Amino acid sequence: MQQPDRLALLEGVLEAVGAGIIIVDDAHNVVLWNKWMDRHAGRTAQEAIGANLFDLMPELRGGRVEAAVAAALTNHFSSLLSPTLNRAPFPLYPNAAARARNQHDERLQQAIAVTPLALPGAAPDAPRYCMIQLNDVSMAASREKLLREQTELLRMQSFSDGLTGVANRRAFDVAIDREVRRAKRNGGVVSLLMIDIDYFKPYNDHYGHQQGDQCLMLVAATLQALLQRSVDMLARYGGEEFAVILPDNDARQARTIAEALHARVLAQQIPHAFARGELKMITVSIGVATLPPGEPSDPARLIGAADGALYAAKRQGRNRVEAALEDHD
Ligand SMILES: Nc1nc2c(ncn2[C@@H]2O[C@H](COP(=O)(O)OP(=O)(O)OP(=O)(O)O)[C@@H](O)[C@H]2O)c(=O)[nH]1
Repeated sequence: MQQPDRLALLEGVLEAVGAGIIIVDDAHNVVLWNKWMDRHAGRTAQEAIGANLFDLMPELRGGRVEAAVAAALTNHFSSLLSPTLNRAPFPLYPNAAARARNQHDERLQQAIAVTPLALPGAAPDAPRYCMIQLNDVSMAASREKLLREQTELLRMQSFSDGLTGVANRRAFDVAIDREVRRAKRNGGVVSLLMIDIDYFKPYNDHYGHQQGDQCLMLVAATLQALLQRSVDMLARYGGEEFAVILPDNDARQARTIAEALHARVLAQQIPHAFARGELKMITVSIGVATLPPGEPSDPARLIGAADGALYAAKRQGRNRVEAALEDHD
């Protein structure tokens, strides 16, 4: 049987392989440049072979690729250049049109291996070579990016209320615990507002659930717009009840903010013809409580006190702000 021409076969492999292969000698001159490189770098083997790699692609000078080539040629070290650290050091593009646009973010994302080449039987002082393999990992990188974005979205969704977009009950539970502990650690205060829409059941019953939803969204946006500090947290505590955590605000400051929130909702003038009070508009009742410095850090106690104040506001006719008793001293 006739033996295949192994050299021709090897050349065929080099041209067919789905990765870039460059071999440089110890003067960094290109001695091999495969078809894949031709396609993605826009230079033929004829143009590349014999030229210095770093003259062909000057932006590689002084970077990790040059260091890896030096390490391979001088010390026989192999290197893998992680695509996370160095996404696209070689100017390689998916096609000629992208290359012509010359935008860095259109480059192929690259996983690069730099390997010293030991030629079998070569004398110790024989010329040294180094092989640079380039794999296109753009697909994997964009999948990874998509996954990261989806994870972030899921994380956001699991902590925000689907209807109003403000923090949900789960986020509130985590935050109140954190803020109460922080206040205790720093010898500081933390205040809490419980806000409930008045006569929301008749609103829902008469205007319908969808308009009820619209009303909840508008009230949430109105409350949120007034809270300027990034540490303040508005959360949907449940149904038509909201909570606001006010770190570092004492009882007086918290009441001022509660009064402002109360007035701002009223100023929206959302008609509520079926409210049982005198005002035929959407109003809120707000309970205020403060955990003074030196008190045991107990979120349940703070929530209980704010809830009690809210209940008092409801009992006294709604559409008002009431503070927990202990704040009056
Ligand atoms: N549209 C809508 N309604 C909701 C939602 N969650 C809770 N509700 C409604 O909110 C209403 C709450 O009613 P109640 O707890 O009786 O309170 P209220 O009528 O506001 O009375 P007071 O609080 O005492 O002034 C109920 O009719 C619930 O169905 C929601 O996500 N969307």
